[in-house]
Amino acid sequence: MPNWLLPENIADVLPSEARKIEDLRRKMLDTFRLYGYELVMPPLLEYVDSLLAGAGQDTELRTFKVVDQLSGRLLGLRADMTTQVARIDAHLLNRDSVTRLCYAGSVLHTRPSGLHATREPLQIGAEIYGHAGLEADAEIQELALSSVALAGFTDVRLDLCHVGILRALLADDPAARRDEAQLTCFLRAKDAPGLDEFTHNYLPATRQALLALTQLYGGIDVLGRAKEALPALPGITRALAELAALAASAIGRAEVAIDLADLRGYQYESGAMFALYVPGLPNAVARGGRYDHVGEAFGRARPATGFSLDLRELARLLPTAERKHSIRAPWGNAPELREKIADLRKAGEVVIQSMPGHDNVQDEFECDRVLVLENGNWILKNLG
Ligand SMILES: N[C@@H](Cc1c[nH]c[nH+]1)C(=O)O
Repeated sequence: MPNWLLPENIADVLPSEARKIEDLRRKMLDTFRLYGYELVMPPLLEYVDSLLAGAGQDTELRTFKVVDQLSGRLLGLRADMTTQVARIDAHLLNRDSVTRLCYAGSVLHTRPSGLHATREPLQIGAEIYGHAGLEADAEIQELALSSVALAGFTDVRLDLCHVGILRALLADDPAARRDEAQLTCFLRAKDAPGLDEFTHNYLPATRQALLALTQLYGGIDVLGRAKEALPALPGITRALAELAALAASAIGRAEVAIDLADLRGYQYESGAMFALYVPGLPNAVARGGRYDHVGEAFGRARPATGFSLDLRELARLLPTAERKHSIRAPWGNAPELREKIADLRKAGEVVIQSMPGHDNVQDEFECDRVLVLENGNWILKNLG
């Protein structure tokens, strides 16, 4: 095997792709800052115990593990930064007030989430801690929509779901509660026949409601249908009202869809959840939602909600960025030349100094002007 081969679903990012990714990363972090989100940089690896505290089984299976030569303990390479940021909020910042944090960095997955998915997504996201009200969920939803819009996508679908519905149904039925993980799998797959068979010894009301969930997807009218089809438990009524409010806040910015069985995620979610879809990609480009119990795992319960997305995946969908026009300049130490080049760069121009003997500048840049000395002055000339 040639020694330059990379493992499956691991890839280098070459210049034109890297530029798209980096442009997006900067734009998004700048936007997060305008909303008051503070940037944090959690480590790439941690003790598995703390990395996986509060995370679900999905994350555990996705986490690469290595032995630490210093402590002999097991370390994990992060598969999702959300729980790391929750740890920072709970323990290191220790604030009681509302805290807004954002992050951008690579995460690693033991297995790709799809055939062509990378095992090294570049995760970027934002999280709000300390506010249990729907205002925080609405702000996160708005920020997620703005982030996808920044990438140039105008045709976005927002799918809403709520973990509270399943939790309220299971709270009344101990047999069903034990099976939460399996039930989630059936619901995710909308496998009504499988669910029917699996739930034959449940209370009839629970069974009927679970089966109804597999049919409750579509436009906003699903919320009305859900009111009819599901028991009027306080948890369900509250969840449906929250979804109605979140759907209303997105009208005009995205096509809103409701899917009450879409319980994908990492299983730490505790309330309203959303996913954003763009044309041409079957998988969600961004996911988010409420996860109020992760802080407890770090000894300090804090209401929490946030979203994240994979910059590599999003950038892959974008057309190749236009090559940046630039200026070719000769190599030299003359003070006037250096000053002229410095001024142009200060003004945002790309100036590439040709190395002696290499007159053809790199492919990545297209030089449309050249800096030449005429009558003792350095001037710009268009290249034909
Ligand atoms: N980190 C989650 C999304 C999320 C961020 N905050 C809350 N949920 C994911 O990658 O699916």
